Amino acid sequence: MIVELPGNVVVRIGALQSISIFTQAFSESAAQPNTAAARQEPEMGGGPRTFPGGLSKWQHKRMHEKLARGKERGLLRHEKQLYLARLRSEIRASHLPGAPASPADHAGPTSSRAHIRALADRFLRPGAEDLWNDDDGPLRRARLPLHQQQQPARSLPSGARMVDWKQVESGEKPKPPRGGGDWKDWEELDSGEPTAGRGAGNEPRLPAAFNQRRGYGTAAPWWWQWSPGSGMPLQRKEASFGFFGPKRCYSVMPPCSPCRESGAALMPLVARQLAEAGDGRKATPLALFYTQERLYSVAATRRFGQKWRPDSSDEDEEVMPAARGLRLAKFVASREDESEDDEPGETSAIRRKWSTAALRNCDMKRDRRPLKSYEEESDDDITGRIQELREEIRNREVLGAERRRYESRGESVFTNKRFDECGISPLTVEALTDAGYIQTTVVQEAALPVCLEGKDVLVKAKTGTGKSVAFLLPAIESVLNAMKSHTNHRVSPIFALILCPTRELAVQVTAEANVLVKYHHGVGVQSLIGGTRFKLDQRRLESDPCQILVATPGRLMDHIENRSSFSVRLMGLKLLVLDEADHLLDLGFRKDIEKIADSLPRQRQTLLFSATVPKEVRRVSQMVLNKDHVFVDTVGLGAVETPTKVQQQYLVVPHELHFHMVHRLLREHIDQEVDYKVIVFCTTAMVTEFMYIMLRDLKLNVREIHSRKPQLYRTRISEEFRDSNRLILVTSDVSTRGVNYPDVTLVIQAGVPPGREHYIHRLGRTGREGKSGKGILLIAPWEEYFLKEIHDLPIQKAPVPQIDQEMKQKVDDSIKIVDMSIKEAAYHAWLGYYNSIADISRDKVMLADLASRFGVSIGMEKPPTLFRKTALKMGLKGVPGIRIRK
Ligand SMILES: Nc1ncnc2c1ncn2[C@@H]1O[C@H](COP(=O)(O)OP(=O)(O)OP(=O)(O)O)[C@@H](O)[C@H]1O
Repeated sequence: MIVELPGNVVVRIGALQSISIFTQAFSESAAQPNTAAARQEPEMGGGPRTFPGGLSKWQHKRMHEKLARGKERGLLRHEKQLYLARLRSEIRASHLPGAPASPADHAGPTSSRAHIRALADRFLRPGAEDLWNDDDGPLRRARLPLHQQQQPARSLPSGARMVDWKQVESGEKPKPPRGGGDWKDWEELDSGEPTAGRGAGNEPRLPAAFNQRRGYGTAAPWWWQWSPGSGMPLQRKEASFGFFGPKRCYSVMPPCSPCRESGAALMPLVARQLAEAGDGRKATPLALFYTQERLYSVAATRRFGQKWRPDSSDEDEEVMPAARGLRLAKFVASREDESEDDEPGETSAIRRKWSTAALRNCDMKRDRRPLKSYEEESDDDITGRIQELREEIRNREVLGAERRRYESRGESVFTNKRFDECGISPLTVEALTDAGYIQTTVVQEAALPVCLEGKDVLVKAKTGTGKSVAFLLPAIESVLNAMKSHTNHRVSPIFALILCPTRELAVQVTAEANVLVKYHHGVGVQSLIGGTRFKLDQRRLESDPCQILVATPGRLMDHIENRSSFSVRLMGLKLLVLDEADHLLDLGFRKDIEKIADSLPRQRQTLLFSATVPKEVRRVSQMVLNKDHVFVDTVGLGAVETPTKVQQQYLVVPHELHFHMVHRLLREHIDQEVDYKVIVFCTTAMVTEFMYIMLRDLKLNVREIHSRKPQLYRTRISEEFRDSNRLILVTSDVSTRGVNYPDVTLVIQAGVPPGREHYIHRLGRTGREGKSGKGILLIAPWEEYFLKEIHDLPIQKAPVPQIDQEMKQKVDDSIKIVDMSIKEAAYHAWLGYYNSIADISRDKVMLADLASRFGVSIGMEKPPTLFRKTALKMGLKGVPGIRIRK
């Protein structure tokens, strides 16, 4: 259901409810007991090994997460119902002739209108746009009249219509819908269902994100694509980035007023040069409109409130007078111009308004010149026009050549922009050059200008595209700026804090930061990670310079809680970065992040980076980002989130044969790739250990990293794997995110990952920096449910390779040599892991049966016993096939 609020703010009510509900649900879930176990970082291996009832750390954590999720869902449902009921009664009351304003009108802060307003105030701003979309992406094919299908950027999901909120507010009976129609039509607002063909061409239709190529409409509110204050429309921004190639798109949502500047700053080099070099009037539109297919979301925050004023609609025209004179490249926009001409009166005016907003006035036609007879045209005129045309054609050619050149490079992650053009310190540029970084990557080009402006930014970019440098450069700049004004401190404050979810990632980021600050004398980078001696950390922090701190949340919390002098140093913080932000804001870490954020100054810049940004994380990101934050999305809504040069396959093989199949796949790959470098992801640490011992016995060159290994060992193996090839790394979730192992040729995921994000991040260990790679997901037939979660990724079913008898026997022999205690631990871990996956744990009998089969596959004739309490906690007590320890 779509409703217009004051100032033409249109919202999808379904989504609105979810948001309001979420806020409550979130505060509820935040009230969950914060046990020591809940604070554990699952990958880090710190903390107690077992929990009440004999549960492992993982099982305990999952149990709590599951409970919290259930509660969150319940609250959401409840609030949704309540909210719907309020809204319905309000709309009904406004329809009745002479009906008094609904009692809710006069109620206090809990009135439904106050509720709507409060929510809108909070959520109708940039960065919150996908909160309106329950499905976070393509919703349904928009049923549009034919002539509207020609105008993707301005179409509205069918059936959406506007409610005159002022009338609803005043209790008046609203006027009948524009273009005729009946009050019955209004009733349909309530149904939320689109009505095909209704009011075709007569009613104002809101521009919805409609992608003609993909053939679906997203029911995102129109303002999502439009920066009301600045008049910076979606397509303008889209076009400026769109220059980089048809597959690449970012959505950038800057705060509005400086939009023009930032738009220019964000414009890729070539586009800028084109615009600057010649007549901007011609060059810019060419650069801007060469691609129509892509979609960028541009929304503004600070001035969003102005959209509440019914009279604010003219703003866009005022803000962008310069753009009015721009002539839209005919070859792109002609259809839109034509159809506008066909529309009568008011509707046409409104349509033009949307289109103007959407196109940043670039679609404003120039006044048609009265036709002159041939004789009337002077020679000068003709010469001038010919020159104009020539110039236009030349520009078009330049652009075409640029585009072809760009396309021919394929999906390159690098752009034409160099670091020395980014406005960063020359000493940093020198360090970058030493490291071989000359040109920026896509994410660096898109994120740097906004980050350097000091804004809060959420950045989404594919794995392996250089996000670390994209946040390290602003961190260094902010430290340099801060150091200028803090010269008299005995111990320098920590100016930049970078949080990473895993120790490996923190170590890697620290190393990278050290490379970049090597010419900045006096700037120190240090790391705080679990698994090292607390006292040593402390001494190091006090003795060595540390303006940039890279930390994992658990260890950082320890320091904040135990060292007041450390907290004091953090009070000078200027910049906070959350790398792998979606994971850090996930339930497992959220409490720590909240506490950390509480102990940092409010006046700071916050940057969030990740390759995946699920809707849930988008919501909670607002707890660390300020209202005016910018969302830079270099992946794009509906675009494939995995690197295009990575070939993805899945194999469905009975679980009993998984270990044999991994061995078979590895052998095959080693035969094909001389310089192979493979990562095998297993479901749990203990299964990883089992796999490692088995593969080692099969004489493969293999290493292991998982949370049960000491930190020194993990770091050593990680470094060894980074620097070598012809090596296989068997690992668990500790290596899923962020870790940069160059030139990985194959990633095997044995067993379903915990979720879609995990799949994408694991796969992202190969195909980095735009290189090619291969990913294989190995699942059992009963794990095929997971394919639904990744159905939009280019993954294909592969034929199952044959395993000959001799090879099978070899693997069976190696399985036999693994110690029984490891097998038992692997069985328990396996059971805990799958019990935490809702799709599987629903049927406990089946789960117990599958676990027994897994036990057989690792050489256990009968499943090991469970503690009674553990079985009880896992809901497995009395389930056939589960043996309880006497
Ligand atoms: N401008 C650049 N020029 C050349 N190489 C670069 C550039 N930026 C980053 N790299 C290299 O690209 C690789 C991947 O970078 P990085 O690890 O930052 O990717 P990421 O996007 O953070 O990946 P993930 O999502 O997996 O964390 C690294 O080896 C890094 O050194």
